[in-house]
Amino acid sequence: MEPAQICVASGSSERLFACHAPSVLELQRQVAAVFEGVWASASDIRFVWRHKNGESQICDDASFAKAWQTSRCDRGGSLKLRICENSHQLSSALAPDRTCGRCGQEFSSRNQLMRHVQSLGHYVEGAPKNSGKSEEPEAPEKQEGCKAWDLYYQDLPDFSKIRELMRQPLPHCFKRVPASPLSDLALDRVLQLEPRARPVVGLECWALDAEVPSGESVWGLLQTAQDCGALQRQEASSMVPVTLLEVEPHHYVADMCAAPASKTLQLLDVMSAGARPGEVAPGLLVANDDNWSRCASALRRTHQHPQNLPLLWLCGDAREFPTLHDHSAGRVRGARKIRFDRILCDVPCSGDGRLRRSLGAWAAWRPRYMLQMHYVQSAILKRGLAMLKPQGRLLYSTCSMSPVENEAVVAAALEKLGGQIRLLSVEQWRHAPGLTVWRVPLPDGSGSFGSAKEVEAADPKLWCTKGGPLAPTMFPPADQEVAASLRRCVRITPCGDFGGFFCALFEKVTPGPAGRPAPEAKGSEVDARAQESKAARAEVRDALGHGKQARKKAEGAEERKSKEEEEDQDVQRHGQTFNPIPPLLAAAPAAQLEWLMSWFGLIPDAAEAEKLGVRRFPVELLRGDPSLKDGMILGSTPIGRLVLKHARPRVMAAGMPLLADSGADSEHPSRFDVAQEAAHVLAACATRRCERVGWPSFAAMLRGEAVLRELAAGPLIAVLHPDSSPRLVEEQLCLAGRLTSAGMVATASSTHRYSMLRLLSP
Ligand SMILES: C[S@@+](CC[C@H](N)C(=O)[O-])C[C@H]1O[C@@H](n2cnc3c(N)ncnc32)[C@H](O)[C@@H]1O
Repeated sequence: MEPAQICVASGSSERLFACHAPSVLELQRQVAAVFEGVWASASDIRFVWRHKNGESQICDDASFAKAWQTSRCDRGGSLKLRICENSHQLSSALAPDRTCGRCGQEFSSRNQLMRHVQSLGHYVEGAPKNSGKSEEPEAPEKQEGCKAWDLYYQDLPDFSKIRELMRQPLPHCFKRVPASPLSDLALDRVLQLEPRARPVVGLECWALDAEVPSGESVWGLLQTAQDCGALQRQEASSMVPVTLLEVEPHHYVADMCAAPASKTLQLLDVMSAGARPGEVAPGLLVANDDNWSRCASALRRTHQHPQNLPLLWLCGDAREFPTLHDHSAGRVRGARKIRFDRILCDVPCSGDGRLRRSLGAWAAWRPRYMLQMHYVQSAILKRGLAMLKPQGRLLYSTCSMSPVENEAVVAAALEKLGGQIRLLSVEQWRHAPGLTVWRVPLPDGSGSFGSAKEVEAADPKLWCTKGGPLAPTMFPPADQEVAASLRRCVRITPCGDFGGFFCALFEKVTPGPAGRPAPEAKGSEVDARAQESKAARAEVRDALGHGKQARKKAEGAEERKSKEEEEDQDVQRHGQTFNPIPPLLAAAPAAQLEWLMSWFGLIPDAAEAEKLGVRRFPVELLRGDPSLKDGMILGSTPIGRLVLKHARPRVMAAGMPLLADSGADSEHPSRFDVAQEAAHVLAACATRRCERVGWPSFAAMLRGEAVLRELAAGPLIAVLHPDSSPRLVEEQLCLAGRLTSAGMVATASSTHRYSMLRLLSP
């Protein structure tokens, strides 16, 4: 038998190992040999397997065997495992004492401890994340990185104050997910349990000091609320960019570097403000990241959002963000490039604004990281500005304090694009204005330069064009006007509830090289028409030109026009499309669609649905699920209009998945389960298979027990009777389930079920 390929990921690197059997010991030995010297002993290495329902498990032989079987390793399938980041804590936490080394909270399993440590960042200070070695670490301020950091930032205004503030632990912030029916309840419970949680001024979030002692832990409750999508943890400064963008529900928005999706979720909150379950969202949100595994975990977070209809997830390099096209009629003619109303450019950075969160990272800081980042940041910003609509806004942000990654990148864009873009002044969040003067260090920190001229005089080989590390765009701009406008940038200093952060808000002034005035009206439809008529005007203008070439062009245009008119007539007569352009998302699979409509009695006609007291099911918005064979998603109107004019981008997911893989080995459409995240939408539209249950039955299903019912076997949705809910919840609570021979069981993941149970239980 061929050995199975086991992909083991550690940090951002991945390696393949060949295994004949699912033996943890065997894999530990192989991995220890490759990463020689990282672990004190091979048995300290813990592998984590992420099940497709989103749950992570530490691999013992039994769960490794299950992962092996699920991934069909015996039949040539491959399996991906990750090395647990807190191996150290897990191996030192003895069986009866699974206690977090930071906050002291106790857990009943290693899996729970692992999730707790990873989600709160409660790594034990001094222990390398992957290492079992317990050498005493040097005090942070004595380490090389800190000295280099001090040297580089010593010219910052208020440097000594900032340095002092940086040593104070950053509070944890959390916010409600307004679209979740459990968000108010979760927030009330957290505030009751921990009255020291305080609202953060200017943001709709609460802060809790990192060192709040454990007890009946608020951290556990926060994790529970996050597991069922009711609350989200996010740093306060990281919430600022979305508030500055002023997104509206009808906007076309791009989030160019989106994983792990904290700001994407915030964008979804704004874009779905006030929407009811199943209501058609008018906007489009394209989230992208180039790291596949970060995308995959970000997706699990966004799938939980109850109003994710406008979301399209791409995986690719933001420097080459694909040009998307849209066309309702499905023909090449008239397909127009999508330009965005709002773009979030939250670029990768050296991240020294987050040192308050983990002081240990200070020692790892090197000037060369920020120099390397400058290039990729500039390229991503350039692509973002090119995709912006006239009058559209782009927010550039980093969690770094380095001017090379911040003001220098902004200045380079302003210098390059001249009058086409401008920086908007943001007063609201400005702890300090943008810098206009700074120095650029050498990668090893051995020296620094204040201007390009100084580099030229010292050693021209330092320029990147000659293979060196520096670029002229890293220095303060020579143009005085550009330099003055840099003061409009927002520098958030690491103090109070905030980590260090930088934001610059751009607005596109002119539509591009052609320099025609921008359309006044709001909304994508209007812009689409304006662009189409612009193209038509250009064609007429060309055709009216003189000479042989112009005549030829005019004749060609005439011919094309009459052909298109013929096509239009044929389309009307036979319903046939000529010169078709493929949709980005395939049509919903016919068999699944037919089954879903009849199984749940969904009604596409508004009047009929109203008569029966249910919501109309927007069948026209269904598409094939790009991440599940034969699955279906419900997307916003613009998602359904996306067409492929050039290359196919790597689509990871779109809209709200309606179906989930049940693992059944069958071809029948009913083999699917209803996706838990779509249960509330189907429940609002269903005339069948929607079972109202009281709290005892609902709680039993949440515990994983079966509840007897006389129904045909297959998927269903259990809806908690509002009068029977033990806690006050405004919206209806739904649970995806299935009737089996044992009775009605919930099909939602156990993490989701237990977190709901914990929140709702009296
Ligand atoms: C600062 S993080 C983004 C955080 C995210 N906006 C949030 O709020 O959760 C930067 C992200 O950029 C991604 N990235 C790095 N280089 C990239 C590139 N060339 N194209 C797209 N994404 C990139 C990284 O994988 C990382 O997830």
